[in-house]
Parts: sequence; structure tokens; C-alpha cells
Amino acid sequence: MLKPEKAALRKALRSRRKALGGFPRFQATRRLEDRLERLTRGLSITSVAAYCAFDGEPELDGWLKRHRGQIWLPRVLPDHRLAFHHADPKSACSRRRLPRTNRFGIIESADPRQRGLNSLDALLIPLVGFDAHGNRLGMGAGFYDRALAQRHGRRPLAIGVAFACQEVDSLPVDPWDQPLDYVVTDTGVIDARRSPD
Ligand SMILES: Nc1nc2c(c(=O)[nH]1)N(C=O)[C@@H](CNc1ccc(C(=O)N[C@@H](CCC(=O)O)C(=O)O)cc1)CN2
Ligand SMILES: Nc1ncnc2c1ncn2[C@@H]1O[C@H](COP(=O)(O)OP(=O)(O)OP(=O)(O)O)[C@@H](O)[C@H]1O
Repeated sequence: MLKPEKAALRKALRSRRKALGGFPRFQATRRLEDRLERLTRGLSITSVAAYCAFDGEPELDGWLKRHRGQIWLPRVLPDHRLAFHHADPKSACSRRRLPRTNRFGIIESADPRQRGLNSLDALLIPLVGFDAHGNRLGMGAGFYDRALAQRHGRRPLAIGVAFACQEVDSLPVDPWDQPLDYVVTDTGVIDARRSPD
């Protein structure tokens, strides 16, 4: 199969992600959150960078409410860097109290407390696309590739979060691409640390 360019794939997969609606989205989200809960409990993940959904990404509000541990949300900085700020799991992504949003309209935490990436147990990374080997396609600005490249020492786990319909047979891989350790979807969990490349 000819590998389509990342930009074309990104466009198609963002549309597919957005097209999931109504009850199918509700059900897929609940299933995904159940699997995520089992995985994070099983791996004893407590301090975790999550995200507030945009552009049709799976919402994590149900998982957040049940999570027993600290939540950190990405804040976009100049030079495509991310900082991780403390958030209350119960209200992290609520739009009720006029939250702080970034230039993309994504909710960020207004809490000044920050945590270095390498002190976290895991990062939950919203995906545009993924394959069975844990290769990842994101929004294309390199925020997560740059952040994951800085991992050292205890290395937080990179856990991709996506709907099953965002899986493709294979993805073009560039030298800077940072693969995932796990992918959690509504239909299963991929342990990419075990899959041969
Ligand atoms: N929920 C969530 N939070 C996240 C990310 C994400 O993918 N999802 N990010 C993951 O990186 C970072 C934000 N990165 C983003 C990168 C590109 C675009 C985006 O919409 N780009 C437009 C062009 C818009 C513009 O330049 O003004 C586009 O490509 O259509 C949005 C967010 C940090 N927070
Ligand atoms: N460690 C890094 N240092 C500097 N630039 C980087 C680094 N990692 C990635 N980049 C840049 O970021 C961009 C990432 O593009 P790519 O299409 O691979 O994004 P992506 O797979 O959607 O991932 P992301 O979710 O991180 O945006 C590329 O232009 C790349 O050169």
C-alpha cells in the first residue's frame, strides 16, 4: 500500500474522529473510559497529564471524576513547548466557570502549580491516528513529539487515547516521531511495548 502523506491522513482522520456522534460516541467514550480506568489502576498510575477534549477527541470527564490521583493539564507555551499545570479532576474540563482557554480554544488549567514531565507517571495523549505498533499521528505542530523527546530517568508512560475508528494499517514515521507505550480505545488496549516493529 502506498503511504499517503501525513497531512492528507491527518485531514481524513480528523474528519472521521469528528463524524462519530450521538449514541455511538457516547457508548464508545464510556467503553474507552472503562478501559482507561482499568489500565491506569493496573499500572498504579496516579500522577498523570490528561487533556481537555477538542475537535472531536474522546472526552475524559467520566474517567477524570473517578481518578484517584493528581491531574495535570498541558498549557501551550511559545516555541511549541508544553507545561503541565495542576487541575482538580472533578472540574478540570468543565466549561461552567469560564475556564482559561488557549489560542486553539482548548481548556487549560489556570492553576500556577506546575510539574516537570519526568515526575509524572504517564501522559494521556489525544491521537488523530495510530497503528497497531503504537506509531502516532497528532495535530502536526510537534507539541507532544517535543515533550516526549525530553523524557529521561523514570520516563512517564506515553498512553495514546483514541476511538477505534482512528486506527490505520500503518503510518509514515519520521525520525523525530515518538512512539506510544499504550493505545487505549473503545475496543481494546494495545501494549506497544511488546509489539515487534
Ligand atoms: N485536547 C488537546 N489538547 C492539546 C493538544 C491536542 O491535540 N488536544 N495538543 C497537541 O498538540 C496541544 C495543542 N496543539 C494543537 C496543535 C494544532 C492545533 C490546530 O488546530 N491547528 C490548526 C491550525 C490553527 C492555527 O494555527 O491557528 C489546524 O491544523 O487546523 C490545535 C492544537 C496541547 N493541547
Ligand atoms: N524534538 C523535536 N525538536 C524540534 N522539533 C521537533 C521535535 N519533534 C518534532 N519536531 C517538529 O514537529 C513537527 C511534528 O510534525 P509531525 O507531523 O510529525 O507531528 P505529529 O505526528 O502530528 O505529532 P504532534 O502530535 O507532536 O504534533 C515537525 O515539523 C518536526 O520537525
